[in-house]
Amino acid sequence: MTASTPSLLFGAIADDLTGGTELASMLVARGIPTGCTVGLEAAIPSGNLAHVILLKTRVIAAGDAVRQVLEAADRLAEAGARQIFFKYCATFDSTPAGNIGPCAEALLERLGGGVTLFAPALCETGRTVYQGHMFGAAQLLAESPKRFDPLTPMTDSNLVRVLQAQSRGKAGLVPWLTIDAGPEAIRDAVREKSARGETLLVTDTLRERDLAAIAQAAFDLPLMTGNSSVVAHLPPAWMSHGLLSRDDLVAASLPAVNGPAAVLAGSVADRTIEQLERFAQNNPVLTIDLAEAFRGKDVIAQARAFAGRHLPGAMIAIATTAPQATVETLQQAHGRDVVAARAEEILAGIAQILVRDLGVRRLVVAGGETAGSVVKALGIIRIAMGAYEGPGLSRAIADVPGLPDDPLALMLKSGKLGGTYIFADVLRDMTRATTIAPAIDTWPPAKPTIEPRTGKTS
Ligand SMILES: Nc1ncnc2c1ncn2[C@@H]1O[C@H](COP(=O)(O)OP(=O)(O)OP(=O)(O)O)[C@@H](O)[C@H]1O
Ligand SMILES: O=C(O)[C@@H](O)C(=O)CO
Repeated sequence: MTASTPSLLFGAIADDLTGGTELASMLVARGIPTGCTVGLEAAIPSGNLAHVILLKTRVIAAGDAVRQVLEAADRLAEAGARQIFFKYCATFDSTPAGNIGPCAEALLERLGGGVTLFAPALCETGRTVYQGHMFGAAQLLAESPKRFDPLTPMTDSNLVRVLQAQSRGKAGLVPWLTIDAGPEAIRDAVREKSARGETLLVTDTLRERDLAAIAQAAFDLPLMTGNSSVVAHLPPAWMSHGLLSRDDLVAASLPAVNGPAAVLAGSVADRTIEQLERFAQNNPVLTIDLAEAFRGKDVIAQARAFAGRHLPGAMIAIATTAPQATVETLQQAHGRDVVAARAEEILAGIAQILVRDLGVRRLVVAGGETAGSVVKALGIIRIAMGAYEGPGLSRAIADVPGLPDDPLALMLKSGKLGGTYIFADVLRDMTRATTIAPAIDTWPPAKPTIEPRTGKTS
C-alpha cells in the first residue's frame, strides 16, 4: 500500500447475498484483501483494502432499502473507503418502485460527486447492454426467462427507461461508441452529460474490455454502481493510478472441510432447475411442495426425515423450486410476497436443522433472497471469501455462532448462474484446501479444466 492509501480503498454495498459474495470473491481473486459482513450488525474489521456489506434490500420497501444502504455507506466511509459501490444484479432486478434508483440517488446525495454510472453487464455470461438495452446472449431482457422472475419480473429491456421510472433525477446513456473510445472519452461524456443534468448514466457494454474502460473512467467517482463484473476491473485501475502496489496483493486460500454436504435451493430460475435435475441423477433430492405447506403439512419435519435418512452418507438437495405454472398458481392463490416469504422461511428452518442438528458443514444455497434468509437464520455475520472461479462459483468459509467445531464451507449461488454440474462439483471441491495466486494481470481468471464425464473441475 502506498503511504497515502487510506485504510479502505473501496467499500461495496450489495442488495443481495449471492451477488455480494460474488463481488467480494472477484476482488479476492484479484489479490485484494477483502472483508465481507452480513447486515449492519457486524463491525468492519481493519487490515483489509476492500470491504463488502451484504444486505437483503432488493425487494423490500424502498424507504427501508434506502435507510439500510445509507447506514452501510456511512460505516464504509468511516472505515476510510474512498469509493462506495452499490451492487445490484446483472439483469437489473428491480420493481417499478425500485430499489436501484432510490438507493443510488440517496447514496449520490450523501456521497457527492453529482453523477454516477450504472454498469450492470456481465460479459462472461453474455449479459450485455447496447443502446441502453440489456441482452441475455441473443435475447432481449424482456424476452428472456427474466420476464417470469418470481419477485422482479423484467418486462422492459431498456434500462435507461427502467432506471428513469424509479428515479427522481434524469437518467441517460453512455453509448457504446464512447465506451469503445476509452476512459478519457467516457470521462468527457460523463462531464458533458452531467452538465446537461443527466446524472444517472447507464453504460453500454459489449465486451470485457469495455468493463475495464468503464472501471478506469470511474475509479475516482465517490459513488459507482453496477454488477460485480465492473468491480473486477477496479484493482488494475487502482494500480495504474498509484493507489495499489503488487506488494499489497495476497493469495486466496480456503481450508478443506469434510462434513456432511447439502444444497438448499429457493431459486426458481431455469438454470437452478437444470442444476437440480443434474444433481438428482446421482444424489437424493427432496422437492418441497409449497401448496402442501399452505395446506398445513409440516414440510420441515418431512425435510428433517429425508435428510436424516441420507446424511452423512450422501450429498443431498432440498428445494422449493417449481415450474413456472406452479409458481404462478401459488402466487395467484396467496400473493407473490407471501409465497416468497413462506418458501424462504421453510428453507431457513431446514438450514438450521441441517447445520445445527445433522452436522452439515458443506452447504450450497441457490438464490439471493433465499441465501439472505438462510444466512440470517444461521446467525452468520462474517464470511471469509475464497477466489472467484467463474460465474456462480464463489466459495467461502463462515463461522456459525454456537457451533463448537469446524467452520461451515458455504457457497451462495446466484439463481441464474453456474454450469449444470455445479452442485456436486462444488460440494466435492470444498473437501480440498485451495490456494490461488492473484489474477491481477488477466481477467476473467483462467477457467479450470472440465473433466468430460462428470463436469468435475480440476
Ligand atoms: N415454488 C415457489 N413458488 C414461488 N416462489 C418461490 C418458490 N420457491 C421459492 N420461491 C421464492 O422465489 C424467490 C427466488 O428468489 P431468489 O433470490 O432466492 O432466487 P433468484 O432470484 O433466482 O436468485 P438470484 O437473485 O441469485 O439470481 C425467493 O423469495 C423464494 O422464496
Ligand atoms: O448478476 C447476478 O446474477 C448476481 O450478481 C446477482 O446479483 C444475483 O442476485
